[in-house]
Amino acid sequence: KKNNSELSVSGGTRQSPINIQWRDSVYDPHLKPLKIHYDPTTCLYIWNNGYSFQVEFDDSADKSVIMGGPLENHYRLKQFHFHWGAINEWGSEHMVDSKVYPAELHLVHWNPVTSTSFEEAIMENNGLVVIGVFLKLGAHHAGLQKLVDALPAVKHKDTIVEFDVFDPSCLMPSCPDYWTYDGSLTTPPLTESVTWIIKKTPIEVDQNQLEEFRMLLFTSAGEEEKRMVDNFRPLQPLMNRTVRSSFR
Ligand SMILES: NS(=O)(=O)/N=C1/NCCO1
Ligand SMILES: [Zn+2]
Repeated sequence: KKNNSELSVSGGTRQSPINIQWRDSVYDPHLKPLKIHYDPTTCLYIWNNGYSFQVEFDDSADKSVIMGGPLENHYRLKQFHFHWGAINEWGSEHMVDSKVYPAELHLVHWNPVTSTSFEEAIMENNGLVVIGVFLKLGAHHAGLQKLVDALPAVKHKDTIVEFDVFDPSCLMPSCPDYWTYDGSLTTPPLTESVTWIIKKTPIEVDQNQLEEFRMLLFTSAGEEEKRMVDNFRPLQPLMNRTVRSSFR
């Protein structure tokens, strides 16, 4: 167990996001298929936290969980959010062979076996698992549209709207392939407590859906409006890490 100073950022050795060099990733035959069981009724609300919009889940029981993959036990879904750009040429946090996507979905999970809360798990070595899914410009995404339709209600920072019965597995690509590596949160407190699972195949969303993300604001009601765009962290050095792949 590391205390906060050991998990601190300055002098970090396992920061995120990174550029995933496909040819440097190492196929690991011991990686299992990722198992995802989300209960749509654990969805609570959407809110604008001033950096992204976030969908929060009831994590008081093992109802929406992931297991398998590189994981030794199950992890509970706490929230999901996105990162995106002002234009389609950039927006994702991770890259694949320096290819950047217009947006990236993060599903944040915590380890209820080694921690008693999400807040505690943030400080635990490998207390968190974040699944990253790339978004690319393409066909309309019907599952995402339910989320997009709620965004006008959370236009300003610190606004919230009830959002019940949503199954985030509809945002998962059907392809099971992923990369995995040890990293950090990409937003404060940037702690090095994350096992990243990055899906190889992007999901497709259409231009209107991306533009709805870009109509959100970083700013609170009454303040001078600043559009919520480019809410991604710059690439961090790989240092002494190997990215493993679940596929040949
Ligand atoms: N972008 S990220 O690494 O998921 N950041 C966070 N911060 C709190 C939970 O997830
Ligand atoms: Zn994120």
